[in-house]
Amino acid sequence: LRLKVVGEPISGGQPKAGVDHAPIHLVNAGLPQQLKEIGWEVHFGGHHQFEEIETTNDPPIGKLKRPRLVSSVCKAVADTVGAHAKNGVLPVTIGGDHSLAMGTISGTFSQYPDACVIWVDAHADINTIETTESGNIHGMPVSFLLGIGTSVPEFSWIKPVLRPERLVYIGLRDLDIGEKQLLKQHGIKAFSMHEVDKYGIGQVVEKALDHVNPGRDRPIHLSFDVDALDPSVAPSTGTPVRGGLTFREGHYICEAIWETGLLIGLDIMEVNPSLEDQKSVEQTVAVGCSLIRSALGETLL
Ligand SMILES: N/C(=N\O)NCCC[NH3+]
Ligand SMILES: [Mn+2]
Ligand SMILES: [Mn+2]
Ligand SMILES: [Mn+2]
Repeated sequence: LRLKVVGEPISGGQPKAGVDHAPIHLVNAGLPQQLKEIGWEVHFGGHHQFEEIETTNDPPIGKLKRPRLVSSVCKAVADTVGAHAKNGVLPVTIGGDHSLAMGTISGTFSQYPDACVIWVDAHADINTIETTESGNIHGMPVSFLLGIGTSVPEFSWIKPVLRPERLVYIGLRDLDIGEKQLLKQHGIKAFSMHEVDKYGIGQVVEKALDHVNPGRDRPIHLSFDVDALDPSVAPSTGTPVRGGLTFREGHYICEAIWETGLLIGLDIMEVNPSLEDQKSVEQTVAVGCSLIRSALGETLL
């Protein structure tokens, strides 16, 4: 079992500094050794291994903020993740903000065009340039991957590799009005926190997989935004929203997806080690590490 940890310290998709430091914090918390202890051969990849990437001249395009930085980093991530996937290695991308998923999913789908995406998040991240209110691109990656909304030349490298019927959300509870309309318009399946309460996480994961992977034969890309978890569980993140997944619900999702044997791409996004007190940061970093371990086969027994 070989995996590549791709540390991607991008923070350009959102305004709060610090999210680019998450990879080094998870590594310093012992993630590589933890993964080796559950049988993985761990390597580091990534064009932007813990470097800062600065672009001076990057004025907004319409409302889009830091568009050239975000596009260039995501393109590099797509190439890196795609190369790992082609080499039969599992890319584990540590964000960084969720705009990175434009790169990671473009990368894994270049090798697994028949794959599906399970997007675990408080947010849908599906705003188009027409619907975005903030212009922060971490609220938009899904629209680019679906190829919906007016195209932006700087992002023309992103092909519409993701089809609506291959995408399912778990954990939603904070959608912009434009996003709710887009989900309906494109018939995209979503299990909000209401469904998690109603059915329980076991049934939600089963229903989510039945929707995007009825034959349990399609590769799965899991894109996990730690703000899907309740802020009491993962406090140090940029856009916390109350009423989120419990520690166990978050880990159950990861365990259940590992159990399918179909995981081909993993993102753990939006850990920001600069937002809270030391204890809250350590708690959030530790949750990031344990979610990765659960998604990569660490069992309770
Ligand atoms: N964490 C975020 N997305 O997952 N923030 C942006 C969403 C705002 N609509
Ligand atoms: Mn730091
Ligand atoms: Mn997100
Ligand atoms: Mn989010």
